[in-house]
Amino acid sequence: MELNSKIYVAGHRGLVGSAILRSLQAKGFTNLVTRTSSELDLRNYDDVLAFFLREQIEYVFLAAAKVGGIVANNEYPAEFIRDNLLIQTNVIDSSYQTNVKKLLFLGSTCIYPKMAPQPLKEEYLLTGTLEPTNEPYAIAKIAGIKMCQSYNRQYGTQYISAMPTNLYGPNDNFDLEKSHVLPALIRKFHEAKEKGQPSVEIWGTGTPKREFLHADDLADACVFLMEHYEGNEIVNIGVGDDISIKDLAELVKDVVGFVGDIVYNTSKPDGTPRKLVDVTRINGLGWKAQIPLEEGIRSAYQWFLDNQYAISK
Ligand SMILES: NC(=O)C1=CN([C@@H]2O[C@H](COP(=O)(O)OP(=O)(O)OC[C@H]3O[C@@H](n4cnc5c(N)ncnc54)[C@H](OP(=O)(O)O)[C@@H]3O)[C@@H](O)[C@H]2O)C=CC1
Ligand SMILES: C[C@H]1O[C@H](OP(=O)(O)OP(=O)(O)OC[C@H]2O[C@@H](n3cnc4c(=O)[nH]c(N)nc43)[C@H](O)[C@@H]2O)[C@@H](O)[C@@H](O)C1=O
Repeated sequence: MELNSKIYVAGHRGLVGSAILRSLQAKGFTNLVTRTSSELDLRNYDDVLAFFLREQIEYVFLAAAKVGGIVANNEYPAEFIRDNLLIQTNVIDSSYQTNVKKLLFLGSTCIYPKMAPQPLKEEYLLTGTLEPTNEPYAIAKIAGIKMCQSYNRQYGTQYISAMPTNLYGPNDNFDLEKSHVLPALIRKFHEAKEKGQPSVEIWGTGTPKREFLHADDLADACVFLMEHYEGNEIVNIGVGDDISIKDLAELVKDVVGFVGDIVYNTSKPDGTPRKLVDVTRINGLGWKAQIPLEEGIRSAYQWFLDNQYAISK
């Protein structure tokens, strides 16, 4: 990418898209194109193609998607499979129709089989049954990967796919019903501290393990892959280390300064027992995560404190 290349960041107000935008701006890229979902609904093919024809975009970061935590995925499976299939199909095909030079598609580590060996290597894709709570979303993501690979094979395009682990950071979704675990814990412990509540409820048993990557690290990896990776194979992005939900809850509790108890609501799903990613491929390309978990949680909590009144979700 040249510093004046025309780059479209789809989903620029979200956790990932906003971090990619910050990263590109910090690196000196000046010709950045963005649209909110109300300005351009990426589920509408005619509007998306017209936008690409008009803008003559050179590079695409596809960070627009229907995203949510374990319960949102479980409760709205039709929306998760439909919106993601539509958004990614429209953006990938419009990129092809208008000769976009390179596109980065964002998948997720939920594409791997629920009981795959750990750490999750890229080649474990499509080797087993998926986690039921997010199977429709995962199948949409797998379709996106296969669409990129198929366009590359048949049309000679350069569409690469990154598989990030669980993410957190500025512009995360703090809605307690729809969010992922880390923003939910930040908000729950903060509100319990403010209200002087005796305990905070955590979903599930606390035994599942997850790996957490700060969105600024992910954004850096996405820009790195756009500039340095041309392969057809998917690339995991993670830190290579995980933590149980119980230990994560203790850590967030300490950072926020809540002094009460933690109680586990086992009527809520645990989901995949573990999804630690193998980061050998991206480390081998020359990229490594930089932000330690505790430091990242401290900065995410500070962002929450600075922005909580703007959070209307
Ligand atoms: N969060 C996580 O833990 C993980 C995320 N990922 C992947 O990263 C990508 C980004 O996720 P994340 O940033 O967390 O998600 P967010 O929910 O924070 O942001 C998603 C963005 O997508 C845009 N969007 C949604 N629907 C439409 C639509 N119909 N038309 C146009 N834009 C739309 C929204 O735009 P607007 O704000 O304008 O409405 C929003 O800014 C996704 O592909 C996700 O699968 C992968 C692994 C983990
Ligand atoms: C990124 C990833 O995100 C989702 O999968 P997930 O990793 O299971 O995501 P999660 O962050 O929602 O939960 C992680 C763990 O944490 C526990 N947990 C405790 N207390 C809360 C809580 O208060 N909120 C939430 N959300 N979880 C909680 C929860 O029960 C689970 O055991 C999918 O959308 C999937 O498609 C996907 O790609």
